[in-house]
Amino acid sequence: MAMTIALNKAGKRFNRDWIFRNLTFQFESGNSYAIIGSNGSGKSTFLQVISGAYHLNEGHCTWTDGATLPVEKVYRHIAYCAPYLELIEEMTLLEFLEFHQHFKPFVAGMTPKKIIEEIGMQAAAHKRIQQFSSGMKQRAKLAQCIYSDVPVLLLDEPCTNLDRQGIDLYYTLIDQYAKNRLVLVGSNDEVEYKFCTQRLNIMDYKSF
Ligand SMILES: Nc1ncnc2c1ncn2[C@@H]1O[C@H](COP(=O)(O)OP(=O)(O)OP(=O)(O)O)[C@@H](O)[C@H]1O
Repeated sequence: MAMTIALNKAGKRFNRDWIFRNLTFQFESGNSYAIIGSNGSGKSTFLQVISGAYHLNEGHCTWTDGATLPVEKVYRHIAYCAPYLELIEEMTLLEFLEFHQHFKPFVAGMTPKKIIEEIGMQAAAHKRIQQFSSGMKQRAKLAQCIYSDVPVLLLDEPCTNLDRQGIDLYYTLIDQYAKNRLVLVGSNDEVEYKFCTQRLNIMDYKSF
């Protein structure tokens, strides 16, 4: 299902500090957007607003997939990968993906086993996630997100801890599974967003 996310004069502040203000922008399925800006500018905050986790302090954010979605249902249509979202460390990789698919199914034809093969982590399938290296954890996070059968992918610093092969895997996954979806990449590293067709710089929304 195609998704449109429209922001109209959106503003977000923490206490008395505005992070962005007067931000009007429309995101559409089939496009990928880089959310850029320096450290602490508000990229993660912006993605949290788009995910429905943070409320705006002024203006509106509207999610439409044929009909307008109520904010409390938005999370079902979105998959999120971010350094501050945790994996379930007590589980093995296979257990984790099996658990995940009960509440967010994977794209058609994909099973946890097939996913583990595609991301080249067969040797770690039965290993507990707490024993993974940081790069292995990041691959697991990316897989959980990108293989989810949802129209919107939110990727915050998606190549954190990835080596060259991991970055190549990221590009392959984007190429194969992100095309018809709506993809937002929060990043200040071009390696992570070079495929994005549009840029939104949070710094452009700080004149208040
Ligand atoms: N829950 C919160 N309460 C108060 N202030 C917050 C909260 N979350 C973030 N901030 C502040 O909002 C600003 C934007 O933070 P955010 O994490 O969105 O930036 P970022 O652009 O993602 O940064 P980075 O590039 O370092 O990841 C920062 O000044 C941060 O301290």
